[in-house]
Amino acid sequence: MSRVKSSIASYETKCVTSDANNIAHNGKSRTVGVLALQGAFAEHVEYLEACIAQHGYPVHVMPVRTAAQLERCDALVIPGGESTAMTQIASRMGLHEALARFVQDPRRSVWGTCAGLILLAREAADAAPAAAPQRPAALVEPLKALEVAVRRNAFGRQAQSFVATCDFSAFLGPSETQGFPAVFIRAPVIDHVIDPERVEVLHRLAGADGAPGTGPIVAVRQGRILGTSFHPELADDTRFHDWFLRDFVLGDHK
Ligand SMILES: NC(=O)CC[C@H](N)C(=O)O
Repeated sequence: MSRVKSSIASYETKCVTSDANNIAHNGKSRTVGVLALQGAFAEHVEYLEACIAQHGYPVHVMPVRTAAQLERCDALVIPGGESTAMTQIASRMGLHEALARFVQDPRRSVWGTCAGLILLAREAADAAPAAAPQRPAALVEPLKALEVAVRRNAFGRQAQSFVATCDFSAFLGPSETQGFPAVFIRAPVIDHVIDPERVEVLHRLAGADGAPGTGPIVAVRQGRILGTSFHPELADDTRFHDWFLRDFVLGDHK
């Protein structure tokens, strides 16, 4: 991964030139930004690039740190990391408003993973605010695009991180290995869907009694917006990224 991180700067420059060329020569070319303020953005860049290289999609990927870079994107991935830190950095850099406009724009597709899901939500609450009454309120400023209420750190601390093998074949399609390793790190859950007419529940974990599909909601779709509690960019499996590119970025994302 460090190889990817170290190559980001040079590749930002490359993207500026090739974006301009591609948009000029091919109206169907798309630019996917990965918000690169904090967190696991390099891994998303790497996975998206791998899918593009494998299938020859007419898509460019670029790390996004400014409103001007965001403006050039057709789609955006908001990575996992720390939603409070991302809120603060985005506000300090004058990017928060531009991000809110972008994710609410019906022409743009968006994917939030973990902290990214928290940022996309209409409402975000802490897991147990009563447990730390002295602490100031969390400084997450959700972008209010995805009509769900999320609960942060719903499974506990970092040490309670886990991998759940999930069957996502209903939307990723059948494959030789149905199980997808969903990595949960201080993950949020979707506490409830605010607008069930618009938001489709894609996946629920097993319930406490082990019954499949009766536990917390961990993946949702609202048309052009995808939200996942877990980190597909750490799964060593690019099927989720491939689906996002095909269905949300290049498809009509209805
Ligand atoms: N892995 C993650 O993205 C963790 C999210 C983090 N707990 C938050 O609240 O932002």
